[in-house]
Amino acid sequence: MTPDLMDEGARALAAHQQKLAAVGGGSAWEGGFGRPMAQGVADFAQGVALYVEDVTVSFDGFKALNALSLTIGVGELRCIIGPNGAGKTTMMDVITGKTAPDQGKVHFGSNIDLLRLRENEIAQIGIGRKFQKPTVYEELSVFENLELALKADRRVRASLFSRLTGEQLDRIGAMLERIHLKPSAQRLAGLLSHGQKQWLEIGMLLMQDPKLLLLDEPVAGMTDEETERTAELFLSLAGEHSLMVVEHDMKFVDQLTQGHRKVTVLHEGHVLAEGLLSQVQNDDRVVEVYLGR
Ligand SMILES: Nc1ncnc2c1ncn2[C@@H]1O[C@H](COP(=O)(O)OP(=O)(O)OP(=O)(O)O)[C@@H](O)[C@H]1O
Repeated sequence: MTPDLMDEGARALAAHQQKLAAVGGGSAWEGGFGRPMAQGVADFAQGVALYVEDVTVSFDGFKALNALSLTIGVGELRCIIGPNGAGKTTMMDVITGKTAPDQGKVHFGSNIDLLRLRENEIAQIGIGRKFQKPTVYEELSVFENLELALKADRRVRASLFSRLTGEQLDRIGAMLERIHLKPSAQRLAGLLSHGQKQWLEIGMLLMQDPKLLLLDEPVAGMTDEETERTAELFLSLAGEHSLMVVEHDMKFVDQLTQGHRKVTVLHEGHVLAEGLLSQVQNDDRVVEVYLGR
């Protein structure tokens, strides 16, 4: 390579890194930089990924969560359904450290008390959260978004300014395939469809290899085809990760549960029913407060 070409390459690399650094310092993506090192490693030997017991959250005397208890197994894909105001978002806020409960226990694995950790520490130990609205860096390419997410993971000890290793390039390549965005790798994220932005953000979360993923209405606003591909993606993640999916779209819930996975119905801050979709759909109490509406 001639010195000119080497200079050009170095300039392009520096410009690329500055571009990532410019957005990396911001707060557009909650899994971003400035997180502390891991606080601990969860023990999943008992087969439990998340343990919520008797959790109550009050807002000015109103109980958004009322003695809520539920357990998510390691590798389980659990759909949570329930009417507006049932407490689904508040439950995710408690798990991710955004809201402190008045009482109760929330454990990650058998050993980590999540109520003692801050929001950023909870993200660091392997709990990823996807909000309903997609949050990606619109001014960066799809590839750069995944690169940023990878480098934000302190465990890989990559600085924003280090070149990607072959292994990291392979990981990004595999993720692009997994989230159906390989042909769009160099497109600006801002130009993607709503569904593609959702997949990209899920891919960004996955770059940090979370053990538990909380997903809030992930297919709201997606086309039927995008919804179906999202179901395939989540099914491919189950086993490897534990997933909690809050969703109102019953067709999607049916695609995810495949006739054999449990769903949990929340109502007025506690579990109204739990079982196969076909069972809860025939539960008079569930029909009355939710499905029959
Ligand atoms: N910060 C708050 N202050 C006061 N009340 C709140 C607050 N956050 C939630 N609530 C109330 O708590 C209840 C549960 O709300 P939450 O958002 O958790 O329900 P949800 O099941 O996620 O509903 P949706 O399906 O509409 O998203 C609602 O009645 C809501 O108005």
